[in-house]
Amino acid sequence: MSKNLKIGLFGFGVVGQGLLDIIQSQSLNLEIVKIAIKDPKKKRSLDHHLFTTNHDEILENDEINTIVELINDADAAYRIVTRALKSGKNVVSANKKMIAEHLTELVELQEKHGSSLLYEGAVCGSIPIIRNLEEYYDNELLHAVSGIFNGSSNFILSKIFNEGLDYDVALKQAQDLGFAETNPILDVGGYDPKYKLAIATAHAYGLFINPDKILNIGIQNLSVHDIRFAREKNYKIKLIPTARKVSTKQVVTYVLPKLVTTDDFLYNVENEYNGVTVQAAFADKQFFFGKGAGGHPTGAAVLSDIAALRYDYKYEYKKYHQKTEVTHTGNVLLEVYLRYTDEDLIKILNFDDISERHSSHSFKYVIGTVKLESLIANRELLLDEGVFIAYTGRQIYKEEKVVSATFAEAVS
Ligand SMILES: NC(=O)C1=CN([C@@H]2O[C@H](COP(=O)(O)OP(=O)(O)OC[C@H]3O[C@@H](n4cnc5c(N)ncnc54)[C@H](OP(=O)(O)O)[C@@H]3O)[C@@H](O)[C@H]2O)C=CC1
Ligand SMILES: N[C@@H](CC=O)C(=O)O
Repeated sequence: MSKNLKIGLFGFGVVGQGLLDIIQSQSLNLEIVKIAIKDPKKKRSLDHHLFTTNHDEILENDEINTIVELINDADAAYRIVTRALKSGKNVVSANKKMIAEHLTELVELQEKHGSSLLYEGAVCGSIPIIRNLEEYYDNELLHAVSGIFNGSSNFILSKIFNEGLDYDVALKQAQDLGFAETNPILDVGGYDPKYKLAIATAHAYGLFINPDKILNIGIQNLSVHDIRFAREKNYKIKLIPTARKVSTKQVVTYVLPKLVTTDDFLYNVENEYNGVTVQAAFADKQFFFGKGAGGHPTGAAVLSDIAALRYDYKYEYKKYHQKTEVTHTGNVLLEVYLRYTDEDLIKILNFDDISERHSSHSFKYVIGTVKLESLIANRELLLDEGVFIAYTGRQIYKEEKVVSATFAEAVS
């Protein structure tokens, strides 16, 4: 039987308002009882009696059975969501940072208190990737999940590559359109896609990774040299999170800019659109495409989760509970393009081999293979203004003894 949902909404910004627009345009069996906001002085599109700054008014209201958390503060979101789950209320959240950082505890709370936490809107906006990874794909057969997981950085890169806009102008547009996080370094620095990757990896492989352990390098140091280099070779630069099995028991994860070739599905994913490529044995490549940011696309995913709660849907975290002994490794060689100024960086990174070198007065780069572990260890140096790194798409796993022929093909 479908439940009558009485909703307590936290946050009435881009996504909260987007959700309300959708709810108002449909006749749905649900009611928003109260909305928590931060600033009581802001003008609102609804009667002011509906709003509160007192979280207890929602969390201690027994009439409310569903919490929808859409605020821009991960710490406050953690407090709201954990309190709600402990009191047996079901929760929908779009806060990827909060979810990625506390996933183990959030799963335990759901199990202990019989509540459900759904978060499709937290990963790639409107694309239904979490339920697909959770329900459809078998861990054993899933080779890789990667794609464009951040609308803002993709919007910026599209504007730079297709319209010749300056980086700062494009970023300002992404902010004005409501795509960017409150602190946009989360987007352009690759943190937001890293949180999304951590969540996707949990549902893909049952592997819960502390996001601090995932390398993220963003697009903030992109220069005219990198843009010209990519254009001359017919590449586009995209910010790509990747989770890939390199053996039956090991998964690598990283977020790096990538030189994307014209034959890649992701080449034509532009603006705030996201794309997720899933590579599975036998099914081969599959591609999900849709808007990854914005009030209505994200509101649509949030509403889908709310609707699923009507029928008591829960993520079962089956792959996590099966204890498949899949582990996280950095023991892989990645082929990268690296623009740099200081020759010492090349020595420090300890390239396995260098296939191309260019050096002129204002532009030096190498293309070569380097250990992911070395990139992780030297991340601070890679964030230097004079450095830009992009993955070419070639990855080599070195421990031949555990690499089967099938995997060697899958990872090449
Ligand atoms: N924007 C997007 O395209 C997407 C965003 N998300 C995620 O959704 C969430 C919301 O994002 P977005 O709507 O863009 O954010 P906004 O900045 O547009 O809105 C944030 C809302 O949260 C409220 N708020 C902040 N702190 C508190 C608090 N302590 N208690 C109650 N309310 C609070 C603000 O109140 P006030 O109105 O008073 O300022 C505001 O209404 C974030 O986690 C974001 O990462 C996910 C996918 C896409
Ligand atoms: N800031 C995020 C919003 C959606 O998750 C993005 O740009 O993708």
